[in-house]
Amino acid sequence: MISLQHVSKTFNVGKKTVEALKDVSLTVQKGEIVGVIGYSGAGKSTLIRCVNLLEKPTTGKVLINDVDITSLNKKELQKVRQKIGMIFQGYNLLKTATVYENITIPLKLEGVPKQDIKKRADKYLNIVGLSDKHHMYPNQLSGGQKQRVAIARALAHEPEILLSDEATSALDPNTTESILDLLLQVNKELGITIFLITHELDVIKRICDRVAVMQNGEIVEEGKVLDIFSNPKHLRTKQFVHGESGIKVPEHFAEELPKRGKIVTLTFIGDSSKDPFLAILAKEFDVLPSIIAGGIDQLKDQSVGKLLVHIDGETAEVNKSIQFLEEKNILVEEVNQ
Ligand SMILES: Nc1ncnc2c1ncn2[C@@H]1O[C@H](COP(=O)(O)OP(=O)(O)OP(=O)(O)O)[C@@H](O)[C@H]1O
Repeated sequence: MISLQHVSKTFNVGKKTVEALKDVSLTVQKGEIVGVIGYSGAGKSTLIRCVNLLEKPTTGKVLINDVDITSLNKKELQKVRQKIGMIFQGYNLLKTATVYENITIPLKLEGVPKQDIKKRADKYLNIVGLSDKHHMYPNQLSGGQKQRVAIARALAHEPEILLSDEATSALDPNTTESILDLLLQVNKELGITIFLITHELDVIKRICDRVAVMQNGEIVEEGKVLDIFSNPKHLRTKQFVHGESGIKVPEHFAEELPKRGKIVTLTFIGDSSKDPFLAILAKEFDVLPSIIAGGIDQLKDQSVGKLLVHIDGETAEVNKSIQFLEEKNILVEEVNQ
């Protein structure tokens, strides 16, 4: 388990001070996949580097399995760090070493018995699907393959926690997907807790259980991915979920829509999207719903459907129909044009 408690980090640059983290608290339970999303400069890298004390917090505590690692001596800290693997956007592989050596050299340095080194290298190269690449050099591999080597290298230390610092940011969408699948597999089959930072919403959507949104060194919103997706509260979260310009009715539509009625977004979670609610509305109430736009977000365990709908009708009937939808646990939000 990772627990960051009131962590602040200040950098002094010349006469200036930069507050990279301001009183950040966040817990990652054992076995979870938790992601931090934010724009550039939000403080994500500083935060993840505080987890293994690559960056020492100015104030606050970092607990790993209930031990405050900010108070440990060098030797004790080294031991805790062995439980924490890390992967990076730039892979950080040794260019002059083969795939196999990239995994075995750090194990030798850690003092892992010789007979175990080969076993572990074989095992984890097999898990990441690179058993046939032992003797290749990093520059003979694709970006995705390099990241797989980096993941195998991290796993070979048999960590409890894997930190991922923008691990898929340099990869194309298909390769990103395959690396995310691998991280899911590592979490599920090896029980490794994953804490990641990213600026890509898709990463959060596909593999995270919980997400924290960062802005200017602070966590502005945090929760289960499903809750954040279906009902984002903070402006920054809305920008990630709905895009910079928010939910908008396309101009040509806005001109043609009847002036009466309401434009609403309807959010459906999981199975509720299967019922023909708009047909029911038209049948049960004196309203005419028409779909302006829509889409489905596939999250790790569930899907969230969103529809932008114009409900035409007299105000009282429209309001009744909205109440009906809310009673069916559909989230209804009015869109102001
Ligand atoms: N070593 C450092 N010295 C001085 N300032 C730093 C240092 N590291 C980070 N900062 C500053 O702290 C703030 C947060 O940076 P950080 O790299 O953590 O953000 P980020 O969200 O990871 O951004 P990016 O995605 O661009 O890496 C920025 O203003 C940055 O300039």
